[in-house]
Amino acid sequence: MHYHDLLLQPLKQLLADYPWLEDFFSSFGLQLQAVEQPLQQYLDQLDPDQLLDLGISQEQLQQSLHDFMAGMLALDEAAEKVESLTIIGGFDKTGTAEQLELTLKPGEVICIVGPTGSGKSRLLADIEWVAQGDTPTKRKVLINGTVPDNKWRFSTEHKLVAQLSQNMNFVMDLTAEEFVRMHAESRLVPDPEEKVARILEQANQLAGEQFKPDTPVTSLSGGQSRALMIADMAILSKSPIVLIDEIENAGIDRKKALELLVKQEKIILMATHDPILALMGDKRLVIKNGGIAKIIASSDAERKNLSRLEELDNTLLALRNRIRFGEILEEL
Ligand SMILES: Nc1ncnc2c1ncn2[C@@H]1O[C@H](COP(=O)(O)OP(=O)(O)OP(=O)(O)O)[C@@H](O)[C@H]1O
Repeated sequence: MHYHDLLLQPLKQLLADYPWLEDFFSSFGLQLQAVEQPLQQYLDQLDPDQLLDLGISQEQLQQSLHDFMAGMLALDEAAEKVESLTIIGGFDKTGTAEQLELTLKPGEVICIVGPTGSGKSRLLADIEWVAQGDTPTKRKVLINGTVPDNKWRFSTEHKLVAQLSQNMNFVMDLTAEEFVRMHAESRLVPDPEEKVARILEQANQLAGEQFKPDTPVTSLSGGQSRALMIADMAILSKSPIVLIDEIENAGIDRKKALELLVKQEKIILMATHDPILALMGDKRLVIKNGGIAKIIASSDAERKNLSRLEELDNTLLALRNRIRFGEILEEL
């Protein structure tokens, strides 16, 4: 939505969608009411004497509001714009050309596989840096088919890639709900309360064991905190690309986690050697000697094996649980 359209919205609606507007006005000593009056009308009716007392003119206030809102709206636009990501091959470690042009689209899950030291992290870093032949691989990365704007490289607001890291260290003394709310408010998303509720609900669907909104984050189990971070990323992150290190099987529904991210129309890149996750992906890039050696699309025949792999996995999980509860495994 454009700034001018926003000015015509009722304050009630604006405050529900963008609660931080209240902070903007209160920083000038003004108070917004959740009424049907449009923002423009509210601005026009401000008493010039009151503004004088507050040390700001009508023009200055409108200009600051414009700049502030323009910055916010740009964030939204940036998120909407990535429709494709293209990797143009460079050279592997021996200097052999990769000879490929690979286009990834939102909603796709791409697994990255390969031995230690083969160059998986390098590929992810090339994407994150939006490489233009200026990394050791000489790869080039295009966004929407063209050389992208430098904002993807240098602006912290326009992060192309959101990374879900392996370990969550919650040091803050907050409840799960407070943690997510703080996050939602700092991301300046519309209707943060609705987002907070949705994140907590989704996280509980992903986690094996339920937790409550008032559970302190420091008391969440590994699986629960991972589930919370995945739901948080899916619902709040504006970055069009998500990088995930393995979603380990620590009490989290991996299939649902992937589905949740896919639903948000993100491009998902996942470094994994887990056969279940690999088969859930649409494609896997096999990295060898610093280059993308093969691109394998998961076939129907492979996918048919998925349920068998899940059975095997559940069998192992059951054994793990038996160990956990002190059982003897003489009989399987
Ligand atoms: N095409 C390339 N040309 C030159 N150097 C490369 C190339 N690809 C990767 N490298 C370098 O090889 C080293 C190992 O790569 P990288 O760390 O990406 O491996 P990895 O597969 O992620 O390993 P691990 O599984 O151990 O994390 C890095 O120093 C990286 O910069």
